[in-house]
Amino acid sequence: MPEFATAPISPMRITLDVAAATVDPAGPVLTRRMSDLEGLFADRTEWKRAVEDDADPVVYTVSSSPVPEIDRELPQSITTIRPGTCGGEFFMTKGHQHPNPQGEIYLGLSGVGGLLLFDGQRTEWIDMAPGVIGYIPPHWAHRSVNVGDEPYSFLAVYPGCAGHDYQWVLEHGMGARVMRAPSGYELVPFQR
Ligand SMILES: O=P(O)(O)OC[C@H]1O[C@H](O)[C@H](O)[C@@H](O)[C@@H]1O
Ligand SMILES: [Fe+2]
Repeated sequence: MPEFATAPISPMRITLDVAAATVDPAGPVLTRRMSDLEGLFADRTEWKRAVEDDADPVVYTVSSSPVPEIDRELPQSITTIRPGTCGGEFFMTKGHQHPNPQGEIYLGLSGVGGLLLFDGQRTEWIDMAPGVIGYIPPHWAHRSVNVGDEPYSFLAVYPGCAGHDYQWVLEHGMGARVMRAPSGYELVPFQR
């Protein structure tokens, strides 16, 4: 047996309910409301109005399997982003860097969205739809965006040692903003 820093978990059979965007057995479920995305949408006035006058709407949920975020394990989660915009900017995740640089994959499950990647200089966009795998290399900050009019869900699989650095995105942005446009959506160069 290899030696583990912490007790390993047992092999596990996990079922995926694509329509419900849940896994069974279920682990932690996280709900992110508009107030949790402070400083991320360009239109601060509209963000504040949504928080105060629009009942602080849920922007996305993250349903994880029981596999823990620890060294050597491979956790999974389903993120579901509600449809909507804030000041014309599509609903999105906070976005993060992995402080311990590790790759990650996303698999589109339902709805249409995109994966915005930024390495501090280069910006990339991957169109996501059911059956599409978006690959996130180490050192690329990543954010998901719902560009459709129904919920957008994807499965993420990532090394448990990767971690989440949200401050990096607050400081550097993501290179672009994803705005509603006559054609659907457009990427606009990031400005504070
Ligand atoms: O962490 P956020 O940037 O809010 O993104 C939401 C979630 O998206 C995916 O499911 C990732 O694998 C999660 O680790 C992440 O927490
Ligand atoms: Fe990640």
